[in-house]
Amino acid sequence: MRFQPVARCLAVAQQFRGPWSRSFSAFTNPAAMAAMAAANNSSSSSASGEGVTLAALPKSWHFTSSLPPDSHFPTPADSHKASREDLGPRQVRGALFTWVRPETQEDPELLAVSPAAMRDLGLAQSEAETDEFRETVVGNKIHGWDSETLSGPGYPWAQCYGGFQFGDWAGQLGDGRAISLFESTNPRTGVRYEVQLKGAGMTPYSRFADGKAVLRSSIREFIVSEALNALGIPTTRALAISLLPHSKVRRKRIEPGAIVVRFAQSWLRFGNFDILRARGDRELTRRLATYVAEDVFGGWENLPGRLDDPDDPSKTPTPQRNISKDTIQGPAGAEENRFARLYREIVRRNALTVAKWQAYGFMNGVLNTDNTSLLGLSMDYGPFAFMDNFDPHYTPNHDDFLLRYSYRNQPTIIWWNLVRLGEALGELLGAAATVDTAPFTTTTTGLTDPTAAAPVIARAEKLITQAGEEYKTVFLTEYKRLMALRLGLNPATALPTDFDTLFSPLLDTLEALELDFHLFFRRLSALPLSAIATPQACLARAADFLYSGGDNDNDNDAEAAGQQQQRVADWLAVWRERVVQDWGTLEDWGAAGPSSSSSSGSGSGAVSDKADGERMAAMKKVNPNFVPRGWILDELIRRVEKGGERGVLKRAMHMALHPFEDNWAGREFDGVVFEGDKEEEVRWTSDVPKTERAMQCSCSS
Ligand SMILES: Nc1ncnc2c1ncn2[C@@H]1O[C@H](COP(=O)(O)OP(=O)(O)OP(=O)(O)O)[C@@H](O)[C@H]1O
Repeated sequence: MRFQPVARCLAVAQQFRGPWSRSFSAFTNPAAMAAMAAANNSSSSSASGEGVTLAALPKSWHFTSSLPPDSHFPTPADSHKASREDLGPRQVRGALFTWVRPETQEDPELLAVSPAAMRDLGLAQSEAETDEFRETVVGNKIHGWDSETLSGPGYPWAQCYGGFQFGDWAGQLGDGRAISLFESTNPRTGVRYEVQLKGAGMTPYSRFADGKAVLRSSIREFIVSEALNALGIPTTRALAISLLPHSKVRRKRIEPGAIVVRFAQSWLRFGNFDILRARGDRELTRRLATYVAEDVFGGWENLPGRLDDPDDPSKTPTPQRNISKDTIQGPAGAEENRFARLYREIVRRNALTVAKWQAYGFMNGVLNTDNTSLLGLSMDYGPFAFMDNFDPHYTPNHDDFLLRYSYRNQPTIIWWNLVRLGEALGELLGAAATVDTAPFTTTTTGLTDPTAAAPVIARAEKLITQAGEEYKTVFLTEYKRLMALRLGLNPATALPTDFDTLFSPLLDTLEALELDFHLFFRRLSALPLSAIATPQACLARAADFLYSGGDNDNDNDAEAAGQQQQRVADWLAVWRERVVQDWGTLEDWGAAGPSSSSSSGSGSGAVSDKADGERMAAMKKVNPNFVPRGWILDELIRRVEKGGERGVLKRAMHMALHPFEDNWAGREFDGVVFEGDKEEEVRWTSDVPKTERAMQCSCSS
């Protein structure tokens, strides 16, 4: 039996060309804004104690001890003894991974570490100075393995996965240049991560390539992984970047090689299931799904129970959890078993993440199923970008002629990928209460009788379609919440009209006037309501949002420039009224009360200067001052690669880890004064130079 519930589910995807294709938009009362900001900043700024040494960090190998290895090398010792040729590209079946060792690297240079990553892993900051760290982060030191006795509790591995690339099935892919070293558990938080090298040599999954990564793409991945995390967007992380001085990598030109050490709670992707489905490997599909539920998500009972009304997910904003493993919920024809709950958890997580991308103007650039995480993490940093001028059709991927992975398409494409995942899990979803009986547990062919298969297919289709509604609702709810926060409004008191009267007009204006997405929100965060109390004042301040120095496209057309300014002014007036509705209800009016001359505005309402100060502070905590845009990353790469600079990488990482600050140089962070470079940070947070906007890159890395 082959699952093809595509047509109906794609219909859900088509409907999915909704208003966020432009995108959209409270402050909370200050407490809720502060909570949001705290969540955003938790990992980068929280004090976390001293940390331990690399040797003392608790290590494990759950993945490799739970799932089957490539039978070509049944044990790590078999792989360890093999020649490098034997470790080269081939098809790997019936396995989730291959034991494989990283290549030995000579004279590696540790360029930079992420202090936030050190902290989140549980490592002492001083550990980065040790030889053990330097050798580990390039794969020269293998933990858990004794190469004298050829034994140990663990050994490095590369995963087997496949994927749909640009909509077409691409066959076996796998970790062609990524090698996982071990899982480590932060002794303080108890969070377990899988630590992995990227660019450390060939594996059986390298296909036609070399197993290497160039410095250019490694710098991009190193910075953006940590930047997204600091913005509160789920992502794989980056610990360290090392230059390989003897590695010359052939791409369009010869480039220096590098290794990034990265980590994630799981590196499993949709592609891990795609390959099993393509090969009809039912047993492994079930085993992997069980591993994901029990190990990655921490148990079946952590998954979401059935919604009160799956056709209207908004009625159940927070689904019940603690549903026991064997419970079946729902009416005949739409019964949800544990695998349906697993699928829905993956759907919900991905909906949340793509909502954050849309609200923060981030584009992955290559959302193939091998780049879509089961945990809902942003992953695989190739031609990604943050939006400069707001343009929903923009894709950072130079090779994406059809704009498949453009900004506006991201929510639809993630749903498209989720439908592929639903197909891979289709039999397990559709089997409902019979999932633990034959033939689902006993045959390798599955249901061969079309009459018996029909209700299973129909149920899977129904559940996937319902999950589509849940995806839309979770996505929209999160997107609106974030946009409300970014505009200084209270998501809890959001008006049904906000979308049409505030969010959409803003995005239309940004698009029509080719205004910078990030700078708009940051500058709005610093705009006192008292400065836009009248239409004339709105008009005057509207200029703050246009490019300075005659850098707009209509440079020479004074009339057009005036109309643009008026359009921004009109929106500011609407926004002001809406902010007053939320913040004006604060009881904090100061001694003089709401009619005080120190309060801003006139007419329909006012906000005290104190409350407005709180509004601005809260907005700054959700609207970054620094995002690593394409042109900044290009400058960084040029200066590190050609100019031999090192400090610039550390400074950029510092700004990426503290994106909401007004300034950085000379200020104390975590008890240490950050030297910084004032000129650089002003430049990196000002207007993007006209010729550097909306850059694109190719997939070659
Ligand atoms: N230089 C290379 N050597 C070997 N395999 C490669 C190389 N570049 C890409 N691949 C493989 O091609 C596939 C698609 O590449 P893609 O650029 O999406 O991934 P990646 O950046 O290498 O890895 P990841 O998704 O783990 O960040 C993956 O299976 C990847 O391992």
